[in-house]
Amino acid sequence: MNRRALVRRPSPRLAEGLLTHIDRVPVDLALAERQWEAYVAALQAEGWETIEVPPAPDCPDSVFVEDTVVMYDDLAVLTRPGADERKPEVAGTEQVLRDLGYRIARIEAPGTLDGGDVLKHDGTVWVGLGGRTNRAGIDQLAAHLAPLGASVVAVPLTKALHLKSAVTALPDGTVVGWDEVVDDPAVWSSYLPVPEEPGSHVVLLDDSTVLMSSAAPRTRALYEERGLRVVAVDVTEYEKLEGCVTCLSVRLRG
Ligand SMILES: CN(C)C(=N)NCCC[C@H](N)C(=O)O
Repeated sequence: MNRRALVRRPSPRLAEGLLTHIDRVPVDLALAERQWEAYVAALQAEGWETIEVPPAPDCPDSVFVEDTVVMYDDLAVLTRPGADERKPEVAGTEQVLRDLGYRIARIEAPGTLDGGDVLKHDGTVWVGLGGRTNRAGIDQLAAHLAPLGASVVAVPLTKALHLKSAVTALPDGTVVGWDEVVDDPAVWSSYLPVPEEPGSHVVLLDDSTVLMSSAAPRTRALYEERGLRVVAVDVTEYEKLEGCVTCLSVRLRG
């Protein structure tokens, strides 16, 4: 399979990014730029072609490209981010996906939905219903994905910015989470609490390889004990902005 991922270079205004659940600490822009280059290099080293969405220098959070679109097979559902500051980010993602030939749908007002709230595994799409994503956004996503056979499940979210700030899924479908910010682990039939907050975010690179933050060595060991190969990257500057490894890319199918 052709493995491609969207990425978006950080804005020079990155340090002004939105914060909801954590206090602001200084962001080192030069270090953030090096970490972004290393993140992109890690994807490429694992066989992923990276496609850059044109930068949005006036949008501090634009590096978190995951929030601008939900991909499902050949369909790109452009989001309508819950934070007004982030709404202008979507246009650049739309242009790239149109040029690549994806079918386009969109979340419309009054719906809001951030890609970081959407966790997909094997035909089920869990969507965090919380600060950034509302019921209308979830209903619209469900309508767009129903013809593709996906079933959308709303998951109440009160303790984290996005659903994928709290949980992600391993290749076998086990949902991994940092208990302190998971509202109800019983939503998932297979749930594994992890010992470090940054350990709960994984990007699936293939059936046995995950990309994760290097700030979670005990969780890394746990994943390796389960037979996974782990690629770890430093994303400290993005973690200061409530970001994580998932937010920095969008994997494309086909
Ligand atoms: C899964 N996560 C966490 C994301 N997809 N996005 C993070 C966005 C962070 C940004 N400062 C904001 O507040 O929007």
